[in-house]
Amino acid sequence: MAESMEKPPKDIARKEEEEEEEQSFEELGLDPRLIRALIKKGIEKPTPIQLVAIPLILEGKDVVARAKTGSGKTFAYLLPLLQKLFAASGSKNKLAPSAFILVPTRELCQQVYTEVSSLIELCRVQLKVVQLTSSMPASDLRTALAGPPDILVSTPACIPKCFSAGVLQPASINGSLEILVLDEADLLLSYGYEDDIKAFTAHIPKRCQCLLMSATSSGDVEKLKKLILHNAFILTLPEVGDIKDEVIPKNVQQFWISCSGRDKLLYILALLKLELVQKKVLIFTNTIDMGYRVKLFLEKEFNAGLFDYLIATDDSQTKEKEEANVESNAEPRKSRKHTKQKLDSEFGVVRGIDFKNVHTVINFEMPQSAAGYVHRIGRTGRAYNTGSSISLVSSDEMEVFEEIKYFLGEDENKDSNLISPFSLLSKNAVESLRYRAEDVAKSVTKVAVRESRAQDLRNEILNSEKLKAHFEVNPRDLDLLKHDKVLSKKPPAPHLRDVPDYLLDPTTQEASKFVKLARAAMGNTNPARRGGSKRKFKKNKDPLKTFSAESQAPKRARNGGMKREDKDGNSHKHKNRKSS
Ligand SMILES: Nc1ncnc2c1ncn2[C@@H]1O[C@H](COP(=O)(O)OP(=O)(O)OP(=O)(O)O)[C@@H](O)[C@H]1O
Repeated sequence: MAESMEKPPKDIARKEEEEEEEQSFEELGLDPRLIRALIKKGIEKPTPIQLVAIPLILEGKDVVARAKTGSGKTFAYLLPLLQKLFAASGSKNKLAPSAFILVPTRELCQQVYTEVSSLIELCRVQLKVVQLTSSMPASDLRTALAGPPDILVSTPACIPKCFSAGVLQPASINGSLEILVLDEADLLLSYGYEDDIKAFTAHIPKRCQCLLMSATSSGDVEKLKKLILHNAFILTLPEVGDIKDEVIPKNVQQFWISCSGRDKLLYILALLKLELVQKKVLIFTNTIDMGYRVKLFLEKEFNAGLFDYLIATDDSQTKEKEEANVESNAEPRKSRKHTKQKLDSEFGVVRGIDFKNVHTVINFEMPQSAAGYVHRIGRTGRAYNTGSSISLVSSDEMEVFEEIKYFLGEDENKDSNLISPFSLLSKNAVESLRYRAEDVAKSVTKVAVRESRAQDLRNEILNSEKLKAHFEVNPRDLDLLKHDKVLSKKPPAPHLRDVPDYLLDPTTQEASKFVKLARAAMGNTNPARRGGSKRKFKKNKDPLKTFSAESQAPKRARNGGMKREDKDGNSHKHKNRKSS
């Protein structure tokens, strides 16, 4: 493999940009059926990770691919995987699936399954894919695996469960498995799947091609590499010069606001009500209860049901926090880094999930780790879209904020703030809303939160397909649920709907106008616009960069560049894909 470490990063970045312009899926050797399917999905050109990973995977190499969130890692492995199975279809005397795709959560399982199914359908090939979750009863697992299917998408916990239920034999895996993918590999061990993975690694045949995809590098990825891979190509992209990796896509602008924990509702109200952020907005809290609190609070100010604001919790944070607190007496910084979550079941709504059209991510509460931050922020700026993030940081959260900045490489690059202070929101603007925010916040009591959670649960039960049969046999249960107390769905009080002009300071009005103008200029007014636009991010068109109420946010030093490590872990700037 001819590689160069000599070229200055700028030249390499330019060359890669040129290569990117030139290269197409055809040139990567992709099957025309897959290319047609991609075109139907509005996807025309490979992303950088696809550019390097697809040919290597088609050649049969083991690959560890680390690339930013939203960089297109799913197609980077799915396309060559399917192509290989197209070629293999016909050899049908298998007793187990030819490909396993293992992911950390049920939600991701569903997302990958949907993506594979749609590609298979668009390509009109005879391949069967199934998804399994460890909550499925043995009879469902048996039915799903009958055949057997060609591709299995599941969480790692399912494999030992299938062994013990006798629906999958270790020897069959040994005889059939051709490709194993560990997607979101940086999360698999921290989600508590180590034993599950170990339970079947002994049965992975030597010929099996193994692929590890991850957004961040960590000790866990190294551990998995040792456990599963023999002779892998390590693809890491992109890097910023020789300093820390740039893990957040450069089309995402990161900001932060310092505020006390009790003022957070006020700040979120100010950001949304004064329209200083572009929609759609994904708001992260650390616990489900806090998620409900924010939801109930915002419902009093905005019409519910428009789905411009989505509140999510990466749930694992709750446990992580509890464990970190227990350990924090001894050695706070270290303990947080080494905190592991052993989860009871597969959950975690956001990591790896491809939310469409999220422009702004708000950390209402800070995540407990840098990896958590990267995954949250990665829900915006996906593929070629632009995005921004705002973290509300209280004094208690400064330590983890510093850790995050360190992880992102900020203190090694002193003159550039990777996370800039958010300067569009002036103190005056915040204070003008304090009275109404505190008034509304008072009405969001613990009881209201509990009732709202219970109501959602009731709705879930009422809509559950699985419980339909139960309700048919027990109609009284259904009646009880239906007649249980329904929360009032009062629309927001009229006096809360708009912010009167006298409450708005001129700076904020100006800032809000800029955000709206920028949204229009960037063609972001249509929420239905899907990912995949090849429009490049224009820094000077982003209001968060070009307009400042207080001070101009410092510019970020940016650099592209792609790095490849050889199997011994030496890193090289990627120069020419074809030379590998
Ligand atoms: N070549 C491409 N051109 C345009 N859009 C693409 C391309 N490849 C993938 N996408 C789209 O980009 C989005 C992000 O892709 P994907 O979910 O694979 O990212 P990821 O790298 O796995 O992110 P994460 O680490 O957060 O899971 C998806 O909506 C996908 O359809």
